[in-house]
Amino acid sequence: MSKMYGGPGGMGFNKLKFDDGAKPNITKAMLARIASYFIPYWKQTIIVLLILLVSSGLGLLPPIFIQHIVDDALPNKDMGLLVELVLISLAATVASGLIGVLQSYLNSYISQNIVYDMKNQMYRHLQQMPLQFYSNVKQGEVITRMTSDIAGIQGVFSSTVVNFSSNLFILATTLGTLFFMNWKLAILGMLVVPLFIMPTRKMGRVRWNIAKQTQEKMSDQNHIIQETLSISGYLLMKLFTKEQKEFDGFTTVNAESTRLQIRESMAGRWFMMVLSTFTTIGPMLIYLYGGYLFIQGEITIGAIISFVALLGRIYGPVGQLTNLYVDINRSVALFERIFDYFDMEPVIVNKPKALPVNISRQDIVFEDVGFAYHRDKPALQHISFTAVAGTMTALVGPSGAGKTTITNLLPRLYERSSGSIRIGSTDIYDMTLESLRSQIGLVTQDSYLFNGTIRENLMYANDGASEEEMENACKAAYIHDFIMGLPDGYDTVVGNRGMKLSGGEKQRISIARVLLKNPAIIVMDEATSSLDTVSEYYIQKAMSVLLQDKTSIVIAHRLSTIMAADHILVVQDGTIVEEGKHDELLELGGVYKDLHAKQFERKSFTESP
Ligand SMILES: Nc1ncnc2c1ncn2[C@@H]1O[C@H](COP(=O)(O)OP(=O)(O)OP(=O)(O)O)[C@@H](O)[C@H]1O
Repeated sequence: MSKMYGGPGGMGFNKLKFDDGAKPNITKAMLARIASYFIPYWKQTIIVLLILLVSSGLGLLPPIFIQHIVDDALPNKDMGLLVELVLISLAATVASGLIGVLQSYLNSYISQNIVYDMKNQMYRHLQQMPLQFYSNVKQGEVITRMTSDIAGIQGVFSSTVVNFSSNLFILATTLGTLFFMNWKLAILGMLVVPLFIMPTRKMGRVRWNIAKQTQEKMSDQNHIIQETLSISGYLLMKLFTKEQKEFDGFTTVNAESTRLQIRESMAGRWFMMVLSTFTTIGPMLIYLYGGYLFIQGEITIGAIISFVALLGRIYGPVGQLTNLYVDINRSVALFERIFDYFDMEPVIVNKPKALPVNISRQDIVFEDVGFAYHRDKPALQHISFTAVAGTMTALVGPSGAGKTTITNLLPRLYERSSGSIRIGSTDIYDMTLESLRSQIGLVTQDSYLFNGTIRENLMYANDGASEEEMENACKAAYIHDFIMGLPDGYDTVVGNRGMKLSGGEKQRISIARVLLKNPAIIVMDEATSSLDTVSEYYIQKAMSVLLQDKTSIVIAHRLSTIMAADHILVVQDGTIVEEGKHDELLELGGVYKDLHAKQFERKSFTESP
């Protein structure tokens, strides 16, 4: 039942049940799992159930007293009894209203706390998901799951659970009373009940289908919003002038979901109309047969009136209970969609006996490592090399060769399929993920800065760092003077993804951030974008400080970096085809020489001043 999102030998992404339109599969295990969320609130749940039971009992009093009013108080002109009966009925109504307030509070307490628990569980779970999950999942789907699906759960308790119990209690107590009063009339009143059930089931099915389609359209809408109204999507849309096309797409989905919502509410209206017609048939039958029994002298007028009033308490709950089929399906479907997410195993986890390890000044050894994103298409094969402690190892090779993939295996963003990766003598699988990742600094090409101040972005690496340490890191990354030149200095807000800064500035800030983290190992993907010579000069200087005395693996795009490397690995088609120093590799006259001729001798890749 669990879904794998990766692991040795492949990274299959299973499509979620959400999209396949299947009706939820209501099993005992599923119900038990849903019930487990209510367990922490069992005390409140019992109080709610007790309140519902008492309310249903209190609700019986006014219709029962009608009989005494009509049969005893009125014919005997007994004003005292009349007032007494009316007051008791009134008191019962007020009491039931008052405990109803307590019940509403408890409803919302239980529902909101279950939502709170599930949201936390979901967030924690999504944090554990591997990178592959986020490359595969539709944009917007995670947000839909976190917000509308989990928020929908709050309605489950107040509508489904409370509705079900309260209708059941009302039905049971009222039916008992009716049969106790007169079983013949009770059976007659029940004759119309099957008439409710048929249309209710039919409408239930129709509404369920519409609800499902609405949910899908809402998810599509979220997807479009996420795709086109995020920074990168927005730029893509603007630069390819696709505003109208995107708008048309959005309008279509929007129109579709609006139409569905109208259909859903209208389906309910027709349904109510049909039901209300049937509810008038029952009392007619009672008047007819009850009238006959009265003429025969078998029952009183009060009994007939009381009976009709009680019958009114039957039809509502019967209708709602049959309709509950839709609610239950919808609720279980919500839980199912959420459980689908919970069941995806976070495949990259600590091994049971993993230990925190200090990895300073140790060699990194890849031995016959293989990896595949897709089971039948290996991305890496037989990767073996040693990155010697305190030295820089450069990875070079054509685009798509597998360089990024190699670097992603080290901090276990992806899991190797075969072979071993060791730091010193310890396999990275035997280290805790926390100790491994806390000692690796990753500088990616597209340095991600979140929308906050420069200070917040820097301190993210080490919130215990002092102001002085932060400034020293920025000085070492040659970005301090630039930051001080900004009107708000370190308190400057960088904008979404650091949009308000240039590529070179962003990369230097992210180098400062890694310096502040001060890890033993640096993994760097050098930016390919051509920077102006001054910017590039400063980045080179920042890099040399960053990599000093560190064990580093750098995906190198600049000749100056390659020349500075202690060891160069040439990657092609997922394997290492050559390795050595720059001069040795040139002399070899193979792939590296070609690459060098094509890539590094171009003017834009010349060394910085
Ligand atoms: N998340 C992914 N899912 C499936 N395939 C992937 C994924 N990431 C990369 N690949 C594929 O794996 C191969 C190696 O990609 P990788 O990014 O490691 O190459 P690279 O050498 O770093 O290229 P570049 O220099 O262009 O960044 C490519 O064929 C790529 O299409």
